[in-house]
Amino acid sequence: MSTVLTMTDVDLVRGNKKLLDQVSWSVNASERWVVLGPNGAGKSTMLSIAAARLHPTRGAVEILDETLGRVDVFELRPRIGLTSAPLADQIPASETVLDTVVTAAWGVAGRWREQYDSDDEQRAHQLIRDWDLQKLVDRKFGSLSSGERKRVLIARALMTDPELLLLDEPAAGLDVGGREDLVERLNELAASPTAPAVVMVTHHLEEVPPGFTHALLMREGSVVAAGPVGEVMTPEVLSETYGLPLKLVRVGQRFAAFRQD
Ligand SMILES: Nc1ncnc2c1ncn2[C@@H]1O[C@H](COP(=O)(O)OP(=O)(O)OP(=O)(O)O)[C@@H](O)[C@H]1O
Repeated sequence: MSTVLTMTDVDLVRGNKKLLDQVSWSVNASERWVVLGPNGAGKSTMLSIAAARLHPTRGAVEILDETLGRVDVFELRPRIGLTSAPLADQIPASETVLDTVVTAAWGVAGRWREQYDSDDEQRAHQLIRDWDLQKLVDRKFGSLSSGERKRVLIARALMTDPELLLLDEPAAGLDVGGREDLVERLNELAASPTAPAVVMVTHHLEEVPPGFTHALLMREGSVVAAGPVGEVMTPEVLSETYGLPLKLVRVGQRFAAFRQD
């Protein structure tokens, strides 16, 4: 099994605050990880390092057999698909769905004078079909619903056929129907043998697709637990992670958590 991401004793310090504290974690190509933890736990910071957008203050990070700090991140980034709120904010409201997806080939947000070959156009159209966006292909990004935008952004993240896909709160702001639709699509992606390794940050256990194999739980910049979902998604670990007594409910392969009375 090949390793796509390894963090060893990673610290990230800003001012006198440790955003990440001795984080060690690794992801294999066939794994699908969910990252959970309270607000401010350091989930997005950790994902930004995994996306080669941030460098650690201390520690070692290997991404796709390259060492952060010794690799040209502009060559590495196309091999990593990323969706996040800050990236979504960079897409011009007037950009069409097709252009939002295809421009990922050049790593730009907003089509200008770049040339796209027919392989790029075909791949963008294929992803638009895969994510059920055909009817929206000429619609402007700014006119889409939250759920439609999330699907466009995931299609865009997959445009470069990445070896690692990082999703930062992909279901944030969706209603129950939109969430369930996205969970089902992510579940299908997780099951695909051709899919990249996936890491998804979320706040809600209901958003964890059943096919996700591993969980990383973080609190105050540190790892509380990391491992197969069946081993680490326990009431004890979740209670420690969120700092309150939690009851874990499992319905089939889905989860929900409630305060323990
Ligand atoms: N540049 C910075 N300088 C100082 N503190 C920062 C900086 N960037 C982030 N932080 C702090 O680091 C902590 C971790 O932030 P991060 O966004 O990684 O957490 P998170 O787990 O993703 O939170 P949330 O679930 O609320 O999105 C937070 O307390 C945040 O305020």
